[in-house]
Amino acid sequence: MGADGRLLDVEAIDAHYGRSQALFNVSFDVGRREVVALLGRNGAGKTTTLRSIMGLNTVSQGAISFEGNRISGRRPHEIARSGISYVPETRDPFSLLTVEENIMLGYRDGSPYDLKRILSWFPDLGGLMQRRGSQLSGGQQQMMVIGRGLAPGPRLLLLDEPSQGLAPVIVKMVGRVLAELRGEDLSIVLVEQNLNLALSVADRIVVMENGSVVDRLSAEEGRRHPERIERYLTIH
Ligand SMILES: Nc1ncnc2c1ncn2[C@@H]1O[C@H](COP(=O)(O)OP(=O)(O)OP(=O)(O)O)[C@@H](O)[C@H]1O
Repeated sequence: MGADGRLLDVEAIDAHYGRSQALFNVSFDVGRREVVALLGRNGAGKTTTLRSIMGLNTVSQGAISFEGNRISGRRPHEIARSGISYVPETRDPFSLLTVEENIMLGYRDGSPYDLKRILSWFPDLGGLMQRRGSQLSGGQQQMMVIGRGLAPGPRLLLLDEPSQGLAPVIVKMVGRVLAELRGEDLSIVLVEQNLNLALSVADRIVVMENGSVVDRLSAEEGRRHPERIERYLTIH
């Protein structure tokens, strides 16, 4: 834990793709058991921020700390082992493995999340354990990869656009699962384009544009003044 109880500290990070700069001086923090939503248009830098936390992108300036220890500069597998899971936008299911194998791939001894507990949040997957990862609907795949992210027992889950491409009724289901996870000793950084989903599960909102943080507000403030966020989103 950081000095003042913060779980994750992103401090003034820059990131580049070749010579093109994608993140400019991005700072935010996440407390224990807190859900922080990163909002902004396509290309705002949200995925790059998650990938930087996970060590999949190099941070060229600034630092990232988790539980008070610096993790920027470490390798992704070390960062995962320290207690962070990343569920990418692309979901990346292992198509040839069964649903059960996909979920349990990352299970670690001592994780509070065994298959039974994971299925308690995703009962719809219960009858599909022996299906292959490729034989699922988009919503079922999303449940499976969130389950895979939980299996190691992380204290921080990085979720990249879990609602993307899903029918509204399935988006609601994802929202319900995230709300249920609020009871766990777990923090979440949620990247979303769906403002309603973000406002319903987040404690705080960080708004990004063109690689920079342009606003920070509580979800409560966001619900009262959605226009403060909407101007930075593409409303469909
Ligand atoms: N692999 C890459 N190579 C070069 N530039 C990239 C790469 N990935 C992202 N970028 C650029 O970095 C900037 C930030 O992109 P990023 O994917 O982080 O945004 P985002 O807010 O997550 O958007 P999206 O919702 O589309 O994923 C954009 O200008 C994007 O074009």
